[in-house]
Amino acid sequence: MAAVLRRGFRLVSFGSSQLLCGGCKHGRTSSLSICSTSSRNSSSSSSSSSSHVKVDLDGSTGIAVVKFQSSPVNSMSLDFLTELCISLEKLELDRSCRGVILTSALPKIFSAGLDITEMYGKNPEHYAEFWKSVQEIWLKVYGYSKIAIAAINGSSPAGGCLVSMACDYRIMADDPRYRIGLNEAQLGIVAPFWFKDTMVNTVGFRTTELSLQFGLMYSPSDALKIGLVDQVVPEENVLSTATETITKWLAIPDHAREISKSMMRKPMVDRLLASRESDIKNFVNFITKDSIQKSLGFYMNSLKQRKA
Ligand SMILES: CC/C=C\C/C=C\CCCC/C=C/C(=O)SCCNC(=O)CCNC(=O)[C@H](O)C(C)(C)COP(=O)(O)OP(=O)(O)OC[C@H]1O[C@@H](n2cnc3c(N)ncnc32)[C@H](O)[C@@H]1OP(=O)(O)O
Repeated sequence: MAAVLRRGFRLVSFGSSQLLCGGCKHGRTSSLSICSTSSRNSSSSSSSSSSHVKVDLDGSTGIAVVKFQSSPVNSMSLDFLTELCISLEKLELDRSCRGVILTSALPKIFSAGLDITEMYGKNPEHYAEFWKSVQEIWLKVYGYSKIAIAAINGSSPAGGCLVSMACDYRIMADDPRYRIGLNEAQLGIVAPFWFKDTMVNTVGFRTTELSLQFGLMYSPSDALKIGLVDQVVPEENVLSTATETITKWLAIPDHAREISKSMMRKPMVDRLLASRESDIKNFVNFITKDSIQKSLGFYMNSLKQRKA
């Protein structure tokens, strides 16, 4: 594992093309205790679980189900992002895995997005470390060499929507109470260029322009209309539909699919890789502003009051 963590992002030659191969470089193995339990049976299926993420790999199909299990709302804390990145990295290196399904083990929530408490009332060093882990999860999922399908079985604002969009295909539960979208503007914060570009590549320029400025959140049926999700199905069928879907993708020769994916996505990945430090600086400058901290504090309070 340490070897995996020490590796940086690299390009792997594949015929005449180069594929992206990410590395989770948080350097946090010592501070984060990932007490994972794992087991492997004779057909090389395996299960592992850490505090925020559970992974079940079916060795006979090559499909891994990665479940978010961070109560109460799967908010993406530094620890959550680190565990998720490590789990995905392990699966990427595991030859018996050909594709992953990302979903939630919690009812009604896919993910509440980035953990706002990681961006509020902390010091600049913490913000920088946190933002680096946000960059890493996007680099990992968007540049994933294997198939990634989002089985969105609950609401998925902001960072949750970003991770869904970074997958190859999205299936959402048809509950009209669920919402998905990049709502950052409603918090008084701004989605950075790589969030924006991921959305443009998913739903197009004009829809992104409106979505970002208003911080729009879409119901499943509206998300389907604009192409933010690819399929809407009854909640009880989300995982089975994701499994059927990934099986169709698995019928395509891996090398052809991987190279095609890389051809589409590599320019965007390279753009962030080339500007990681300045992107972190921008984030820290932005998030430490009094006005932004005030907005986030106000938003956190409004979430709590809504409940009361
Ligand atoms: C120029 C630009 C340069 C640089 C970049 C600069 C800017 C930074 C960009 C940052 C990008 C940010 C991305 C994000 O993801 S921000 C997070 C956005 N998320 C949300 O807005 C979701 C908020 N939550 C909700 O809407 C609801 O909680 C939700 C998910 C629908 C669930 O509803 P419900 O089941 O009713 O649960 P509660 O609301 O009661 O919540 C339970 C509990 O969880 C706390 N909580 C909810 N969401 C978060 C969160 N994202 N982070 C931390 N904590 C969260 C909530 O407060 C409750 O806490 P309590 O203590 O009261 O139990």
